[in-house]
Amino acid sequence: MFGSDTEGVRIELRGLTKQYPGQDAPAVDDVNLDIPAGELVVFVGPSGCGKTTTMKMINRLVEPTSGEIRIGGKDILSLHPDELRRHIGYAIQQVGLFPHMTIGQNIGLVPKLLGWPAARTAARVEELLSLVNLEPSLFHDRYPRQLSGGQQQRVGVARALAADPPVMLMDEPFGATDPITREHLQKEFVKLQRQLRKTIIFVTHDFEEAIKLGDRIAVLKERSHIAQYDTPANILAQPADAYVAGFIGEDATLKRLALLRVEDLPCAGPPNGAGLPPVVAGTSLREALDVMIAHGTDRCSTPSGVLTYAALCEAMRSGPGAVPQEEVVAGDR
Ligand SMILES: Nc1ncnc2c1ncn2[C@@H]1O[C@H](COP(=O)(O)OP(=O)(O)OP(=O)(O)O)[C@@H](O)[C@H]1O
Repeated sequence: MFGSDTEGVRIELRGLTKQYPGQDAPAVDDVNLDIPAGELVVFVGPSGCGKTTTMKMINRLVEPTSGEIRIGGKDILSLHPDELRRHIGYAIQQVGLFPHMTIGQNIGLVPKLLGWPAARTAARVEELLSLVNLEPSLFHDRYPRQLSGGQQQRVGVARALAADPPVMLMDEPFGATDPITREHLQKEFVKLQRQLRKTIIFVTHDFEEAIKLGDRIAVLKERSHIAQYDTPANILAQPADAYVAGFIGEDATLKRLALLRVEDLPCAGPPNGAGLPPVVAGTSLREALDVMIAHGTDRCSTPSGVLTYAALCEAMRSGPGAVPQEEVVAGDR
């Protein structure tokens, strides 16, 4: 439908506006945004700023008052909304599983509507359950009420992926889970997206979540006006204005540490060094710092050598998105 059936495609919003009937001001006002193919863009902003309205215009759950939306170069306002929605994955906080259908039936719904042969749908459902770490033999025939909140949210993500759509819209899909489950789901999702490279728009209130997941972040103000649109590292290092800086909070350096992994830094010395607290590959520098503090030491061992506190500090001075030293000095005056 969009040029590619499964791989991410570009999304363009041009002059996108929504005025709900009876409201004085538009909920979304003249939004212009380019989302590159295969990237995950997070919309972050305060409650009521128009994140959900903007997202729902892209799968036409809300009809724009004016403006254009192109997906893979195609003007989607000229398509039939039901047909369009079968080619865009959609996952929401409330999950919205059908209670009278099994997990397998819930996940297989869109492929079935698209007319996939039963055997292909069945194979896809098994594959997706494994992909989101739900053992197919245990979960396929259960009903939604027999799953925990976190498990239901995984099913929601699996269902959004079911027809392997090139575009996914995700509205706080991990919002209803406790912090530990949420962090787990975020990590799994980052891994998954590295393989799948869909074009994803992800809505959240949570700036930490935006940093963890986003290739780019759009920080939104009232009526979805874009305060800044850039990579997490650039936003953390150079917030466009006081509004964006307010979103980041005081701990920009710690947040930047969360963006880098231990394997991103040169590590000297023996790998997996005896006697030092170990961290595995994929550990963020922020987690590595946490390990050092917890063990009262200024080094830890990684699979590629010893990581030191001094190397962490150096990475923050010179790594991606580092603030030039003159600006730090100027800012301190
Ligand atoms: N169906 C509707 N009719 C009238 N006004 C609406 C409707 N839906 C949303 N609004 C208004 O539009 C504005 C934007 O709402 P929207 O839900 O898009 O914001 P949001 O940023 O997603 O908020 P939240 O983070 O709280 O979910 C709000 O002022 C809201 O009250």
